[in-house]
Amino acid sequence: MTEIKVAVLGAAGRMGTQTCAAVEAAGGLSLVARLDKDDVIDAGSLAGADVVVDFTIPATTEANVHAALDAGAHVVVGTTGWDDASRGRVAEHLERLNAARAGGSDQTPGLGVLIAPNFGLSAVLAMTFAAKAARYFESAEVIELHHPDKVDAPSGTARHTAAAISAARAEAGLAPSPDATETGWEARGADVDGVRVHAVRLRGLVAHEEILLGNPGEQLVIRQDSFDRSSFMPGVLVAVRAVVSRPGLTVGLEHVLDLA
Ligand SMILES: NC(=O)C1=CN([C@@H]2O[C@H](COP(=O)(O)OP(=O)(O)OC[C@H]3O[C@@H](n4cnc5c(N)ncnc54)[C@H](OP(=O)(O)O)[C@@H]3O)[C@@H](O)[C@H]2O)C=CC1
Ligand SMILES: O=C(O)C1=N[C@H](C(=O)O)C[C@H](O)C1
Repeated sequence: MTEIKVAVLGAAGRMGTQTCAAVEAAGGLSLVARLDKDDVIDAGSLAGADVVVDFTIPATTEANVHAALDAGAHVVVGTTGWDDASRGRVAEHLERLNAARAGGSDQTPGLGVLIAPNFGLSAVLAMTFAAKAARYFESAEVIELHHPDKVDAPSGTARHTAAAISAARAEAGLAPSPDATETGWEARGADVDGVRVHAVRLRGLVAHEEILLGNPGEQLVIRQDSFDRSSFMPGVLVAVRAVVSRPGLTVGLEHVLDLA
C-alpha cells in the first residue's frame, strides 16, 4: 500500500482534532474523511479509507468498529469503554470477515483492529514495567489522574494496567494485596481484577498514572505524565501504519512496539 488513506471518527473532539492534524502532517498518510456525532459510517462516508481511527465515546465505539469493518476498513481505536464481551464480538466479526476474504479471489490481507487504551509511549512503558515488577511485591494499587471533562472512570489505561498486574500476580501465585479494611470501602477505590484503582479528576491535568508497589520496608512508584495530547500522536501514527498488516484483533500498543 503506497499511501494509507485515513478517516477519523470523533474528528471534532479533543483527540480527533489532534489526530486529523497529525495525519495531515504525516508522510505516507492522507486524511480522507472527518466524521463526528450523527454522521453515518459506511463505505460512502468513509471515502475509501484504508484505516478508520476512532476517538469518540464509550457508548458508541463498538458500533463504530463494526460499521467500519463492514465498510472494509482496518480500525485503530483509542476510545475507552471496552470489556471482554465487546472485544470478543469484534474478534468474531474479524474472523468471519477474514475467513470470507481468504475463501474469495481477493488476495488482500485480512482486516485488523488495534485497540490501544493509551497511545503515549510513557504510559505504554509504565504499564509494561508495572506488569514486569508486579510479581515481586506484596501490595499493588493504581492511581489515575485526569482532566475533569473525562466521562469515564477508572480510565481505560488504569483498567489495562490493573489487568496486567493481576495476571502477573496470578501467574506468580501471589495472595491478594493485604488489606484490613472493615468499613469505608467506598474510600478504597474500584476493584479492577483484584487491584484497587483510584481516580482523581482535577482541572489543569491531562492524563497521568501512578502504580504503587509495596513490600515490607520498601516501595516502587512508577509514574507517567501526559502533559499534552500531542504525546499520544506518535503512537496513533505507529498504530495506523501497523494495523494494515496485522489481521485480527490486537489489544495494546505494547504488541506493536514489541514490548509485550
Ligand atoms: N487511547 C488513548 O491514548 C487516548 C484515549 N482517549 C479516549 O478517547 C475518547 C475521546 O476522548 P476525547 O477526544 O477527549 O473526547 P471528546 O469528548 O473531546 O471527543 C469525542 C468526540 O466524539 C464525538 N462523538 C460522540 N458520539 C459520536 C458518534 N456516535 N460518532 C462519531 N463521533 C461521536 C463527540 O461529539 P459531541 O461532542 O458532539 O458529542 C466529540 O466530538 C475517550 O474515550 C478517551 O478516554 C483520550 C486520550 C488518549
Ligand atoms: O480521556 C482521556 O483524556 C484519556 N483517556 C484514556 C484512558 O481512559 O485511559 C487514555 C488517557 O489516559 C487519556
